[in-house]
Amino acid sequence: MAIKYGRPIELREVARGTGTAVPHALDLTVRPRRNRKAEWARRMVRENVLTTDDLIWPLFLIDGDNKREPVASMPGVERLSVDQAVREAERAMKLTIPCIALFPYTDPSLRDEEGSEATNPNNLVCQAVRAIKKEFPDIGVLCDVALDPFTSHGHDGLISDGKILNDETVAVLVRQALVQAEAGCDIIAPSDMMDGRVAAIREGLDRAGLLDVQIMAYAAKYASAFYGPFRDAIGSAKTLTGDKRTYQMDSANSDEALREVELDIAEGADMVMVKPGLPYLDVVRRVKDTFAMPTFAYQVSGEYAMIAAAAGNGWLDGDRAMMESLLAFKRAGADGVLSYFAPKAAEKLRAQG
Ligand SMILES: NCC(=O)CCC(=O)O
Ligand SMILES: [Mg+2]
Repeated sequence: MAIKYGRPIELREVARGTGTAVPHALDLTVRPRRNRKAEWARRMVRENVLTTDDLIWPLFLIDGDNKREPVASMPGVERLSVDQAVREAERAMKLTIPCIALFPYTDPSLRDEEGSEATNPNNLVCQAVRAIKKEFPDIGVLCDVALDPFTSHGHDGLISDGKILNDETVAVLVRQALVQAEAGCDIIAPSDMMDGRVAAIREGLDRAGLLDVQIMAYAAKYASAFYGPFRDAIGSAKTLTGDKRTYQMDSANSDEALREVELDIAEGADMVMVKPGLPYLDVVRRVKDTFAMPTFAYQVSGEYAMIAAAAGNGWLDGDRAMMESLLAFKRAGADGVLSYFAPKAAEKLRAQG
């Protein structure tokens, strides 16, 4: 008997008889709403869940002591001095958020053409890694590898005659990764989009005996308008000259994302990332289905700002929009999400039990 939509086709033609208990009842065998009739029923058929294990919390660092500075374009997000970052690491631990990510606001006096502060073993990021790991060795710490927080021109790489130099930049990125890993960072996350950097960093780490340091590659990172508030937060918005389209991806492409991801996996990436998040969920799904690798998405600053600003204006329910947006990443196949909402979402999950 052929089955279509849960009812044998032969029976579809058979009248259900007269005198149903409910007047004007439609002749429907299948009623999808039955599974949504109550909270317990909805819970029972739910396909995806968000847990605190899915969250990576990005923190912004600033020089100083006992300092917390609001980021104007990211309501609720602050730049933190190292001691305060340690307190937030403690909060992450208590909320069972597995991993935090660190991004520095570099003092303008320390920025130069080459981004040399990136390879200073005592830079703000390395200080924070050491301080956090000393107090909380059991929380994962992820460090970004790229030169943009450190260069006077705001680009992720070295420039000559207006061009971003690939291979010369990669050599500097390896040194940046090494100072971070030597400070105790668990996951090195190259976000620069230079070709060949994952292989070079892996080789550098291995040669230094840092065999267990993981690499989460920002494998498919798009040249996006949604990074605006992040550039405010790290202080590169004003200094950035031109745009990043010669190294970050064109938002029109998704086959290209698969080629980028494939290369990074071949070069030794342990985990891959798609960035931004919500506008690129199709890419997350393709990457997960194609490679079956641990796949992460970055819900970037502009995505955070849109929800936070609309909520601040009373235009939408901020908490619900936050949870819905985070769950969307799970539905798309992501294993986890980097999100500025991480602590708030974790608190909400905890309150829900
Ligand atoms: N490399 C990290 C980022 O560029 C973050 C972008 C954002 O949150 O907008
Ligand atoms: Mg690449």
